[in-house]
Amino acid sequence: MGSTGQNAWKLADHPKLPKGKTVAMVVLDGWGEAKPDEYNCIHTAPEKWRLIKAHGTAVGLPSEDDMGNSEVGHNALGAGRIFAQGAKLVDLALASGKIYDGDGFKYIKECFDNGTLHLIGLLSDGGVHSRLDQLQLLLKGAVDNGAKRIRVHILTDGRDVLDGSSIGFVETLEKDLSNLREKGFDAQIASGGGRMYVTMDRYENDWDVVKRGWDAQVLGEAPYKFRNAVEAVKKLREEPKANDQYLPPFVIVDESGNPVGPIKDGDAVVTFNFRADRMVMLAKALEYEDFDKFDRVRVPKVHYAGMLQYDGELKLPGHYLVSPPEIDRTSGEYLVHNGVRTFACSETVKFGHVTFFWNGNRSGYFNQELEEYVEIPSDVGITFNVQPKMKAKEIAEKARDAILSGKFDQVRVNLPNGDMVGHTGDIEATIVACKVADDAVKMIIDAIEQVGGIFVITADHGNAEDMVKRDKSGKPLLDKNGNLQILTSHTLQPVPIAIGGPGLAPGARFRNDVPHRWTCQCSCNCDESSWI
Ligand SMILES: O=C(O)[C@@H](CO)OP(=O)(O)O
Ligand SMILES: [Mn+2]
Ligand SMILES: [Mn+2]
Repeated sequence: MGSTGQNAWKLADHPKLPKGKTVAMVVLDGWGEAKPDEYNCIHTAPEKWRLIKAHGTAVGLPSEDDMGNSEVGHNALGAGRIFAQGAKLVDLALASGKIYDGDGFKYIKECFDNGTLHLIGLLSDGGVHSRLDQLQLLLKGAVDNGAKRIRVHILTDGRDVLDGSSIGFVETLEKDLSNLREKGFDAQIASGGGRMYVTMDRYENDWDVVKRGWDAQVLGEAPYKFRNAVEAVKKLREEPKANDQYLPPFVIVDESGNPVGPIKDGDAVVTFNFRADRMVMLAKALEYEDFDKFDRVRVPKVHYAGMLQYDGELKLPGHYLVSPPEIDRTSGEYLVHNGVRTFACSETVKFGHVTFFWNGNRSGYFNQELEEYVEIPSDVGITFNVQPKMKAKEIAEKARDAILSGKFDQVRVNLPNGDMVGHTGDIEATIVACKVADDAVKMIIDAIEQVGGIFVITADHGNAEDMVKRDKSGKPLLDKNGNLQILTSHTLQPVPIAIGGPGLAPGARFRNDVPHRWTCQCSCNCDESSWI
């Protein structure tokens, strides 16, 4: 990448990589590398590739215990640089107390005297979209700064953490809120639902998900009513036997059966997820005057702030507690400045990964004459273990056609299968998902062969390569009933990266003089003169 300053967009010729060759850039979502046992759905992959880290500080996350995720993975791939990510920035702002001096907090504070503060977000310690400890600090900071009435609208996880763990998270939150009540604050959980069924849709795949949340959070209406949230989660897991990700929406009601926390005029609302993709739709519903995605019935006049600003291009939401990472000078922007033509494609559930995240959490094109973004509609209303093939073939066909058309220099896709099916925890289906992704890669490599191009195949983080929770020695763990503890989350594993194709200069290899976190972990016999 060039330096900053005037004319800095001009890209120099690469000393080893020939110019004018079509490059296919493939991101295998949720595709890591781990010991090949029967819980590793990927180990049948045809070859071993170079490994790179895709979690922790290597991708801008606070600690080495943080698994990778799509946002940070694609941000890093698209920008070619590592930024302190939302999770870290929120940690710093909370630790220093600066969050309470910012414009965003001042804005919501204006409602504290006469209104309720509503906190909406994912309740877990997964660290991908949000973190419980950050919510706890925010609750404390809010009451210290004058909030008197607080309602928390929870979204249960089971995707970044073990299924069933939501009961413990709700118990912890209930305890905190009851401590606040003892101190004279009016603080309660008001509504809830599973993240994949309530509120946290993304890329406008299914607005019904956001509507279910709106009805519960804003209107105080839901098919299930409970007196407390621990009971709600326990009961709904038994009947209708929903898992944490898919709990139906519920509201908490008082002794007369009235919802305890609908959002009203004069209230303040904070969405406490730091990650963008699954909060943008709710932010639009809360913020846009013209809105036709569903009937909001009642649009309360509130002061709304996001934990972060989720979309830098749409400036959404307008108010936020912490400034997002400034992911600038991304590869996509460089490419258009240099007349390089790009084609980007995935299906809806990952479409924003190769566009929005890739471009530094910025929606839209840099230059529509040089870029074409194609979204293949995802299946709606199913869990992907039912349809593990997803749209991998369709994505690969679009990539193939784009490569063969000769109209593009870079063709970049995300193949979602390993990740989206891996999150369901269904091992059989995840094996199918990996095979399908493998076939899609083959189709793309074949097209690259035909045009004499170059391919780069990698992943944003691990998921499907390990589907079971393990003890320290690596042994799969059983729960108290003797059942395997299935891992629905991402992993801390490294991911493969492969580069090849007839367009690559003969003997070109990965360089190994870059900082350790980006070097391979295998013992390759690198020949310095052919590093790329
Ligand atoms: O589905 C999601 O939101 C996350 C997991 O929380 O997965 P990914 O980072 O792969 O998009
Ligand atoms: Mn991902
Ligand atoms: Mn994922």
